[in-house]
Amino acid sequence: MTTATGADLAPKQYAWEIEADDLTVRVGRNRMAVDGLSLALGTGTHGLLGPNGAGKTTLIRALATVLRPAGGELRLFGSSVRDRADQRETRRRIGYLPQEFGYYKRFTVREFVEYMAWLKEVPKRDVPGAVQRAVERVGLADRADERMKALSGGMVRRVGIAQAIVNDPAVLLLDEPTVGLDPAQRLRFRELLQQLGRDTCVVVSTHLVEDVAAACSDVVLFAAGRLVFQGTPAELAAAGSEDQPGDSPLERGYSALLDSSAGKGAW
Ligand SMILES: Nc1ncnc2c1ncn2[C@@H]1O[C@H](COP(=O)(O)OP(=O)(O)OP(=O)(O)O)[C@@H](O)[C@H]1O
Repeated sequence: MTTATGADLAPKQYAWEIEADDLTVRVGRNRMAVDGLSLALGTGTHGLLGPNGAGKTTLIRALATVLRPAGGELRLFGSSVRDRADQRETRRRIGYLPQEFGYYKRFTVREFVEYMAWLKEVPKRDVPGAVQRAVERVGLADRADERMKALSGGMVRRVGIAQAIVNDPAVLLLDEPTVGLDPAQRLRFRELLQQLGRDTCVVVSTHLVEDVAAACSDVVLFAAGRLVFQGTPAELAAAGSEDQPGDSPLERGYSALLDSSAGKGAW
């Protein structure tokens, strides 16, 4: 059990965990991969969908405070990221699984997740319990003392999820977490996403529309750096029609909305 601090018990001072207002984020020399995004996200599991190159990874990196906004406003937990020279306090409350994450191959699973807990400034006495709980939640308790280099790609991905949740984050950012998971693990992971979304603001980028249908309370559809649609999975499905490409109502809704957006003609 982690021990609640005074700050944890205090009432929330903000309406939304994440608020973007006309946000722009630059990549490379002069490309705006996020280009005028306004969005508010609170507790729930938000599925971030969009075609290749839409800007999903760039947006998640900005939310993780890895990239600084070029323009507009980004507020996390009610405070502008611009107002903080030191992002440590914000980062303590964020969990982040990048698309590709680095780790020391000689670490055991437990050592690696402990190390990440330490980086997130989890109080020392809470670390063993927090690590055990995170490892159990991704179904790796029986592999916890194996070295990272002995794990399969899907297991490494699950360790990545464990390190992202070890600090009980209020905002959890997962960039394509289901890549490499086998079907059984994907089903378990969707359940975990649903559980986490009950008291956490989870943003999960995925290419799998079925992940969104099964696990997300709402969908954020993103193309060419802009918001195309935000609504429930049922509303996304309702946007489609039989003549749109796609194997399911959600895929047809996705195609219909992208067709009518600036992403038209994109692969
Ligand atoms: N360092 C960079 N320099 C120049 N362009 C970049 C850089 N990083 C990303 N981009 C471009 O920015 C756009 C958005 O990229 P991003 O990786 O955020 O998209 P994505 O939606 O995550 O794509 P995918 O679904 O393929 O992972 C793309 O057109 C990409 O080519």
